[in-house]
Amino acid sequence: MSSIPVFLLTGFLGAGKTTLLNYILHHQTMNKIAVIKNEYGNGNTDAQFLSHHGDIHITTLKNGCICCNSNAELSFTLFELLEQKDKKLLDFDLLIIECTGIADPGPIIKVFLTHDLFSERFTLRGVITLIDAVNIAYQLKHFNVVQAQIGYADLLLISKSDLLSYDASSLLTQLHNMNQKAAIYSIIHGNIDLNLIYNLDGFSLTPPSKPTLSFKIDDHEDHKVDVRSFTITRYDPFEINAISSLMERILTTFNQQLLRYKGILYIKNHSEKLLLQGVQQIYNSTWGQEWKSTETPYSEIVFIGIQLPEEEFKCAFQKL
Ligand SMILES: Nc1nc2c(ncn2[C@@H]2O[C@H](COP(=O)(O)OP(=O)(O)OP(=O)(O)O)[C@@H](O)[C@H]2O)c(=O)[nH]1
Repeated sequence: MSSIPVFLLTGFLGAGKTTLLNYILHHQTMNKIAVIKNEYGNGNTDAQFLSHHGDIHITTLKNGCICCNSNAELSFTLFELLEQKDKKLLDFDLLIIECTGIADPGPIIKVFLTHDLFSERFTLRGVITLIDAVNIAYQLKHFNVVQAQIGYADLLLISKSDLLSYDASSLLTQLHNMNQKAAIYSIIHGNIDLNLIYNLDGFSLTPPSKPTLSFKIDDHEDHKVDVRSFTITRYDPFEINAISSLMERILTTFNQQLLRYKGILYIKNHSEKLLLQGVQQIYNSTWGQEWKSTETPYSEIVFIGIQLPEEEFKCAFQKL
């Protein structure tokens, strides 16, 4: 049985999540999509914006935010969707979850990575975070959850750039500094090449690809935010035991601060690449393809987290 791809739409209140979802539902041609829409204190208003998509199954969750009500409502809905699909009462081959604007994606991601049934039947393919170009500076300053939404993202979409009166390059730099793993694009009214979404594969153990920026990044640094990302690169091979214990030490010491990390490792006496990735303490690694004779083996890991000591990390990896 093939597993069902899942995409998570996040972003602060009013960032453009529903607008993007509408665009996807209107323009997709290949998939039968089920939607879980989490509303917080909106009554039925929000769902009305999607009501014209008659053939798409939309479940609205209204008992609070799915990231903080112990995921019970989300789990129940996922069970129900699977049951209906198995009984052929419902036909869908792709699931999109629109979170509330105040949701921390971390606990929702965990549901898909740790639950036996859900991790088997669903494949979390990507976290897509909408950034409100007009209000992001204020939101970053006042709402920590916005930082988490950016830190967990595989794709950062800047909405409302049509309303911008300032040069967006410093915003791009800031976002890139917070999450070097995510590609960043600007969209207007949700208008996007859907392949950018469908091609996401943020949680699989494939070698990390370099993010594609659709903007020029300048050298401006912004230190006001706590979520930052950095990349560690090294050309000497690691001893497998040494790198394993360093990773364990990092996971234990920085368990409250790590959001995501993903990398490819060059291991001594192994011809294959070691691929690793993790979300908080949920850590996965597997042997990938062999290094080709034309390749220069190297290790590269991107860490995204809250106030992670970059220099300490770099030092620890270089010293091994
Ligand atoms: N000018 C402009 N307006 C936009 C754009 N994207 C979204 N909007 C408008 O911004 C408002 C909020 O958009 P929504 O899609 O409802 O935002 P949301 O993230 O779903 O909002 P919540 O459900 O409150 O979290 C709406 O009035 C949209 O029409 C854009 O790119 N440009």
